[in-house]
Amino acid sequence: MGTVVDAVNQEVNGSLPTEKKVKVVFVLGGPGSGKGTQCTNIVEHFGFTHLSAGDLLREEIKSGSENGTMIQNMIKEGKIVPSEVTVKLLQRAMQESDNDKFLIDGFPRNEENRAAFENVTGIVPEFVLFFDCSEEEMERRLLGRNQGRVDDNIETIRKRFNVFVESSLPVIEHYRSREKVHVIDAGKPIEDVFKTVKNIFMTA
Ligand SMILES: Nc1ncnc2c1ncn2[C@@H]1O[C@H](COP(=O)(O)OP(=O)(O)OP(=O)(O)O)[C@@H](O)[C@H]1O
Ligand SMILES: Nc1ccn([C@@H]2O[C@H](COP(=O)(O)O)[C@@H](O)[C@H]2O)c(=O)n1
Ligand SMILES: [Mg+2]
Repeated sequence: MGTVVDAVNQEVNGSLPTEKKVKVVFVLGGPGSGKGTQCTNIVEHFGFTHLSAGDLLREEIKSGSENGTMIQNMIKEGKIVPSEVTVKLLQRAMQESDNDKFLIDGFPRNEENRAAFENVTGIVPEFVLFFDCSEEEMERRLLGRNQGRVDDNIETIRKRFNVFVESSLPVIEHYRSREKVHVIDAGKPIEDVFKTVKNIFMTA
């Protein structure tokens, strides 16, 4: 369990920080490895709230935020948005939720994300899921996703794969060395992957 200090309320209202004890599981894996798909299943069976960092950033663009253009450009280029933006969105979403169990999908994406989240919220994840999948399979899935995402084109997909290897794998290694990571073979069919995921949550 960790605590979320309500920095948003502090800034806006000047009120004293309120604290909420929460349980966080980080859901990591390459682009198209099936993080979002499996999070939907976990929510249904285990009562977590799913927070996708990518979805929160896309909502921020749609909301007309002053950061919208910057975020849009970063996503098109497959780059990682500065942590202060993403951590604030995650922190606000946790604070506004009635739940105390969160699946944080696609975050932390790099060392800066990881350190900023820990420093700002004081939360250490209960454990980390790593959906391990070949680039060939992830590329096939992303090109077939058809959700109109600006980053699901071959040029951006290649950039996202490079960012994953260079910046995100070291974060997984950080948690692996602390024995927090469950590696899941994500190349299997959706139902088979979920069987493995289910076992992890039932025994955790
Ligand atoms: N195990 C699987 N086998 C085949 N297709 C899958 C599997 N898991 C997910 N998919 C499909 O692959 C696509 C990508 O899945 P999903 O959106 O869950 O990936 P993601 O890891 O969240 O990707 P991103 O990082 O880009 O958000 C979707 O069209 C989904 O239906
Ligand atoms: N921690 C994060 C998460 C995402 N992004 C940006 O959003 C893009 C899409 O993310 P998905 O998880 O939905 O694939 C990603 O490529 C980044 O540009 C981010 O900056 N930081
Ligand atoms: Mg996703």
